[in-house]
Formats: sequence, C-alpha cells, structure tokens
Amino acid sequence: MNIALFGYGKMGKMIEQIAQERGHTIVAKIDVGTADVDYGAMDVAIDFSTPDAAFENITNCFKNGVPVISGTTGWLSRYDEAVEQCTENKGAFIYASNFSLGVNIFFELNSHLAKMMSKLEQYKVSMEEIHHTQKLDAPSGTAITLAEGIIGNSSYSDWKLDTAGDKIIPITSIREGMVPGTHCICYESDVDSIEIKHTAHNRQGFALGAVIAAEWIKGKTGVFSMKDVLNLS
Ligand SMILES: NC(=O)C1=CN([C@@H]2O[C@H](COP(=O)(O)OP(=O)(O)OC[C@H]3O[C@@H](n4cnc5c(N)ncnc54)[C@H](OP(=O)(O)O)[C@@H]3O)[C@@H](O)[C@H]2O)C=CC1
Ligand SMILES: O=C(O)C1=N[C@H](C(=O)O)C[C@H](O)C1
Repeated sequence: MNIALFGYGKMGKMIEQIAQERGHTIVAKIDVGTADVDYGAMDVAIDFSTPDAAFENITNCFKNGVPVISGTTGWLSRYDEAVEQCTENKGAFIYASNFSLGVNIFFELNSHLAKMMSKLEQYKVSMEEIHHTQKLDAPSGTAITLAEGIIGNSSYSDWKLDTAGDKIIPITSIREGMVPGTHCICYESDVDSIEIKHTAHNRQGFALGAVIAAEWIKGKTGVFSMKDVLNLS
C-alpha cells in the first residue's frame, strides 16, 4: 500500500519503520511548509502532526479522495466538522486518541469498571497522565477518552484539569523526561483504593495500531473507530 505521512516527527518516523516492515511504501513525508502534495500517489494518509495542523491536513485529504488515519490530539473541537466533510466527500476516516492495542483494551476495562463503581458512592475517581516534556496538549487525548468512558457509565458529568468538584473527574497532567505515555485511574474511599494503569514502554504500539488501521480502512467509506478495527464492539 502507498502511505503518505502527514507529520514526520517522533510518530511519523516510527510509523515509517513499521509500515516498511509490513511491506508498505512511504510515498510522501509531509511536514510544515511542504509544497506540492501529490494526493494521487497515496492509497491512505496517516496524520500525526500538530493540534494546529491536523484539521487542514485531514480535510485536504477528504477533498482529494484519500482515506485518513489520524492520531493527532488537541484539535477535537473541530472533530464534528471533519466528520461532516468526510461524509460530504464520501471519504473514509479513523481518529483515535490512542492506537495501541493495550490502551484500547484499557478503554474497555475503564468503561466496565466505571459502570461497577457507579453503584458505590463512597469512591471518588481521579486520573493522572504522564508524558514527555515536548507534548503540546494537556490533558492527553487518551485521558479525555478515558474521562468520556467514565462519564458515559456513571453519574460524573465532566472532567477538569487539576480541579475536583461534585460530579467532576479531576485530571492531573505531568510532563517529565521522555515518558511515552502513562495513564492511571484511581477510585479512592476512606478505607481503600482501586487503581488501573496503562504504561507505554515506547511508541511502537501506537505506530503498529495506526498502520493496522490504515490496512483495515482501504476500500471502505465512512467514519470508524479503533473499536471497529479491533472488533471490540
Ligand atoms: N493517537 C496515538 O496513538 C498517538 C498520538 N500522538 C499524537 O500525535 C501527534 C504527533 O506526535 P509526535 O510525533 O510525538 O510529535 P512531533 O512533534 O515529534 O511531530 C509532529 C510533526 O508534525 C510536524 N508538523 C507541523 N506542522 C505540520 C503541518 N502543517 N503538516 C504536517 N506536519 C506538520 C512537525 O514539524 P515541525 O517540528 O517542523 O513543526 C513535526 O515533525 C501529537 O498530537 C501527539 O499527541 C502521539 C503518539 C500516539
Ligand atoms: O503526545 C504523545 O506522545 C501521546 N499522545 C497521545 C495522547 O495525547 O493521548 C497518545 C499517547 O499517550 C502519546
């Protein structure tokens, strides 16, 4: 398959390596300021760019008939608009805040735990995410997805950075060193705590998931999620 990389940073480079190992060809590496993008050469685009760049990268692909896998976080206030443009152009699109198999299992575990804990008012939930110091957005996209999983399965109604409150999930974002991504959810009562935690050891799991999503979307039309790709529904 001919893959174009929108964003050739830490993730773009990891995706290139894994895509080539799986027999794919990288036909374009598009970074800030790249001119002359040849959409005709691409079977699929994989966007891991920046919060400011993602929407334009994604919608330009839709307009040019190229299916898109996007893992860029921090641009989701325009997600609905992107979905509209995908539908108008009969395109194909998958966004995931986290493409790793482990985190997608963790998302399911989080929703199931939230449902069970919703019956126990003595427990208060909180979340902590830790990432490298180059990360531009906080909280992480993964933390937001986890918070939405709790909100959809409990009486919590919102999340806030560093702020606790009634029906509010407080999220703490820590930026240190080269940490690839750690997410921990804690339910605490006066007598005990329950914690679930996912720790990425490197970026390979994110990159492999994105390439698998790119292979899966070929020939399809519509807006999908990693749940569809991994058959987790
Ligand atoms: N969903 C998932 O599984 C994962 C998501 N991510 C997310 O992916 C994104 C990228 O992460 P990462 O690779 O670590 O970040 P990097 O900063 O290493 O890479 C981002 C790249 O995008 C480039 N860029 C800037 N503007 C544009 C543009 N207009 N078009 C194309 N590329 C552009 C940057 O170029 P320059 O440096 O010259 O500005 C840089 O090379 C982040 O939002 C991160 O949160 C990360 C890991 C996993
Ligand atoms: O910026 C990163 O590095 C990561 N970003 C994603 C997020 O915001 O959740 C996924 C992963 O945690 C790494």
